[in-house]
Amino acid sequence: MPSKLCDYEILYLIGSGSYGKCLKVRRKSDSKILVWKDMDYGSMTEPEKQQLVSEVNLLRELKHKYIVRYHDRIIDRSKSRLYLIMEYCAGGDLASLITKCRKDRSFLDEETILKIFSQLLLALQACHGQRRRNGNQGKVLHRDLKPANVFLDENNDVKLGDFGLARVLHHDTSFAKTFVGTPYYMSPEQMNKVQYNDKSDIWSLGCLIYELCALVPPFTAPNQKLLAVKIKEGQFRRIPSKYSNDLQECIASMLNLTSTLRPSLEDIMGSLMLRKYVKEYS
Ligand SMILES: CN(C)CCCNS(=O)(=O)c1cccc(Nc2nc(OCC3CCCCC3)c3[nH]cnc3n2)c1
Repeated sequence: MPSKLCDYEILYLIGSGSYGKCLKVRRKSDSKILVWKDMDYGSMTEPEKQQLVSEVNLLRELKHKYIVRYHDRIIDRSKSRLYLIMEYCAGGDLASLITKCRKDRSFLDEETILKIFSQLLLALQACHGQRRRNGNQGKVLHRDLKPANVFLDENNDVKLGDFGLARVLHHDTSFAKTFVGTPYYMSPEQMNKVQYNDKSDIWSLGCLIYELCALVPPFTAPNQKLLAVKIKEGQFRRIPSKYSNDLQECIASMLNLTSTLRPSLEDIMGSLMLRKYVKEYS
């Protein structure tokens, strides 16, 4: 039985994203803490609404311990608003964790990074393994992997969130509008407007793990034009010396300018450095 907004008690606003607000709520029936994300679909064309429906249907099917769980959706047609009820992640997002580490001038332990790395690999493997049903064959790719889309739960386990929603809900395919903020993790093939593929998720994951180590992205620039130059050059500093050569080399392989030369999820999961973490967290 789909729920209604009055089934939830609003606790407070967690934050506002590119597509709407995220509120912490309590379900009245059992006091379970959840979040609702409200989004305005009023200015969408029919095809964009269809895309939104298919993205939400994909979310419903993605049930995995390291992926933010979708619980329900509420449509308020009078206000052209869609509310997604989702799992609450008490540990916040990785963007906040990186900001805190920078402020405290403290690097994360390699052990912590490898735990997050292995759990993200397992989450992405679950997505890539998920098949789209409505005719668009091909894997479910995240397409917007970044620290602000990766959350932690109360046990500091990873919860990968916000699949495709920002992309769909942005429904403006212009580069500037599609990417609110600076696209630090954009792959060379995306810069060259070549088809996004599963190895583009590997590039973004490499950028994310790099930033967990260095507390800054591998490629930075004062504007998107110069950022595109930096990304296409593909040069970046080694991660801080406290981290192993294995971790450096793994990240460097993921940031190969040629997407076909990047390792697959399975190649990375099977590496000597990660296989024991993948086994432990599977
Ligand atoms: C924008 N930043 C300053 C972040 C401010 C807020 N801090 S934070 O680090 O995300 C944070 C702090 C405490 C709890 C949670 N829990 C949480 N947050 C979600 O989304 C956050 C939302 C995403 C879009 C942009 C606005 C924020 C969830 N989505 C599904 N489950 C979720 N659980 C998050």
